[in-house]
Amino acid sequence: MPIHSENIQHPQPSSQITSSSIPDVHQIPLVTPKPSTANVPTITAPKPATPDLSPEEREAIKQSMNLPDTLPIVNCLARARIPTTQGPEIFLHLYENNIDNKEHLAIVFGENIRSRSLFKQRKGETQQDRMTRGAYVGRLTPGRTIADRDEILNKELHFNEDGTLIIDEKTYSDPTLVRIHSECYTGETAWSARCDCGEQFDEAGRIMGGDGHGCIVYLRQEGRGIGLGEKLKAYNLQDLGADTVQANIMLRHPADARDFSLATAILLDLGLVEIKLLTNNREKIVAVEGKHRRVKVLERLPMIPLSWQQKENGIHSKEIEGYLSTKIERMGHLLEKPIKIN
Ligand SMILES: Nc1nc2c(ncn2[C@@H]2O[C@H](COP(=O)(O)OP(=O)(O)OP(=O)(O)O)[C@@H](O)[C@H]2O)c(=O)[nH]1
Repeated sequence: MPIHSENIQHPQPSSQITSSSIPDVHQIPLVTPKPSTANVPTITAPKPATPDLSPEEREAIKQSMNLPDTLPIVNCLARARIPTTQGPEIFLHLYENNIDNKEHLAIVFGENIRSRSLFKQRKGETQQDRMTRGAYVGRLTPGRTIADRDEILNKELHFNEDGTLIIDEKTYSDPTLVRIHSECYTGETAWSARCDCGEQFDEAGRIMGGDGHGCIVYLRQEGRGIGLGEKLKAYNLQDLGADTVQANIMLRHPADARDFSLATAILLDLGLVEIKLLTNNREKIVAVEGKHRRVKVLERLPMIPLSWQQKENGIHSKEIEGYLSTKIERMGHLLEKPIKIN
């Protein structure tokens, strides 16, 4: 049943905002801010995540989701090494696909995770062409001429007669850590304290950078698939008292309008068939595995908000508390609120 505006509880008035109390945008730090510790209650560490989904739960979620029978076709157009300000290097992969015109990405930690579509030999292309689009082994250095062999690192690629890359299966003997991230301009770029998207992105990168192996699939699904404009409207409805689910429904969108089949197809293209997934969202687990479970989530690792782990860290705002509560209470997220001790 649609939720109408008269059913909305108006929120407690937030701290009075006057033009003089609005911070100058130039004063906003460019990294996840360390909030003031004043008035922040002491918290105990959250309990460990609840166990993974039982086969029955998995099946029930699957039935409710109407997962597509076939996966989209994805093609990795280019890959490049990116040294990062955070330390680890990443390989950024850009994908095209046959269901939308968006540029979805895979942020890959580790040189040995290879895209089948990128590395496949193309008719008439030169070794220079292959290096230019990122289909090379090892590391590019000035003067290198062969994409398929790195003389310095002593690495070489091998191909079948039809030009497909022969993969060393040993590379994937361990399940790879994966995060499926949906675009969030406000949380990643505009320093929003309404959601924890930016923090989750940073955390996933920090963990994978430490391991030297992992993949963040970055899907262009702003606002859980409703787009930035609609998300901004949803924020206004949230300021009027709706929660994140009600606001979507009032705008005549589903609570979550995302389709994760592109993520499944990208993971398969990267050879990531057995994975450990960083998420609290049980529907995401089932959706990423897909209808025929071609990708298998062998383990789920929780994403516990940093502010719940240590009060000095993470995001502190009235809005994020409401957002996280709604995810737990209305979206069934596998996350337990910490016990507050004042
Ligand atoms: N419509 C809407 N989208 C939001 C809101 N807050 C964040 N988002 C979007 O939610 C998406 C991020 O969700 P995820 O981080 O994948 O979170 P999740 O699916 O709930 O589960 P986790 O994997 O546990 O994080 C991004 O596309 C954000 O833009 C909101 O209030 N309304």
